[in-house]
Amino acid sequence: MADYITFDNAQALSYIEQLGEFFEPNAQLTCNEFGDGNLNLVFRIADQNGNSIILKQALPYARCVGESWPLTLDRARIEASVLKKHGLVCEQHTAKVLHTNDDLAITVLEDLGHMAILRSELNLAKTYPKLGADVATYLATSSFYYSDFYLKPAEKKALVQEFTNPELCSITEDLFFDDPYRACERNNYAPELEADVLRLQQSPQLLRQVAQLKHLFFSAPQSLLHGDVHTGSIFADQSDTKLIDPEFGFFGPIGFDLGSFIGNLLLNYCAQNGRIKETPKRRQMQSYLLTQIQQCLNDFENIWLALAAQHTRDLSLQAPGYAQHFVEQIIKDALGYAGTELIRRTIGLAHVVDIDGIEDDSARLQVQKQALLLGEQLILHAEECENKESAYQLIVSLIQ
Ligand SMILES: Nc1ncnc2c1ncn2[C@@H]1O[C@H](COP(=O)(O)OP(=O)(O)O)[C@@H](O)[C@H]1O
Ligand SMILES: CSC[C@H]1O[C@H](OP(=O)(O)O)[C@H](O)[C@@H]1O
Repeated sequence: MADYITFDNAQALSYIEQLGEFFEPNAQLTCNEFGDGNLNLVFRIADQNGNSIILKQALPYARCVGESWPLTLDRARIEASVLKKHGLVCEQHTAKVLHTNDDLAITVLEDLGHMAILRSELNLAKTYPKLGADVATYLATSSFYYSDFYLKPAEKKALVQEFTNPELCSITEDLFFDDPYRACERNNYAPELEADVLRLQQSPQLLRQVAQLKHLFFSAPQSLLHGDVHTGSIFADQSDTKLIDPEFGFFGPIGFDLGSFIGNLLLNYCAQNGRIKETPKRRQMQSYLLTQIQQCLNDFENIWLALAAQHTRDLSLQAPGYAQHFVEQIIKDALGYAGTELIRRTIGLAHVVDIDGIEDDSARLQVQKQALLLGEQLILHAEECENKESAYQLIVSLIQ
């Protein structure tokens, strides 16, 4: 892309001024880069009256590693396009795109700074009552309307092409399904976890189930996924929930997004064992997390089935009982993917502060062991769950 340059604060500010779209002509603007994600730059441009917007720019490499890990700028186009597509069917829970420039790999977004990033909040034991229901609405609605149940076959095939995202998918394929299950330089864990890691790496049953999950990820363009539904990609307040950052979006297995979300709530559940010392307070937080998982599973299925009953356009897919069967398989897949998220966030390249932020070494190690065991058991037993109730019961039985 010939015109690409990486912005600094002054260049981001000047770009927004030249657009002349977002602020009063004589506004006194300030700009500050404050991104804390693994991949991109995030600038806030604000005026003297407290109005502000977000300018996100992709770097030609992964921010967390540096220039030694080159990465396509096309991820900015994918991210903005997924937000727009998901916004069309679920405006309430999707961050709004205000402007894009593919050559500069720029997306201008509404500033959600009045809300809070969910991961940080959960780590402070703050709770959001609508979380499970809202994420279920987002996942069920976006995945239904971009599935074969709703899209015309030619429309769907064109979208699959538009959202082909090989470089970012390759990161997921490596980090979720390969690295943790073999000796790999990118893995990152304490020597005290070696025996736990070897147990995973030497379990033929586990490796077979992980192979199945990876194969599905490769080969099941069921719907347009967000692709990275972790708790750092969710803004929340007491009345609403918004999803950001779908640069890993592509047409893939619907259970991957649902499983990533559940996996992140379970990572936080495990982390609370090392974070909150007082038992009643810890139990309260953990019970909140389980309630949100249950709500999310219930609402996801109910919303999906209601949409399918009313809006399925493909004649064959209207066959009695087929939508139910499809959603039950999504939930099984989700449990498996939740397990892979627990494992890769514990011993792979990209950890979560929920666990890494536990100061006491021995408490952190115990939490990591629990997360690995929980992930392993979820992957091994996911296929046994006949429905959402047994899926939830499996989680409860493994965690308590
Ligand atoms: N629309 C937004 N409004 C307010 N802050 C945002 C917005 N988008 C991103 N951010 C901030 O920037 C951080 C990194 O954004 P993210 O999209 O996760 O970047 P990356 O793609 O590098 O992971 C978020 O944790 C959040 O603090
Ligand atoms: C080298 S990418 C690692 C990891 O980072 C992404 O998350 P985010 O950009 O939101 O911080 C994604 O989960 C990748 O797996």
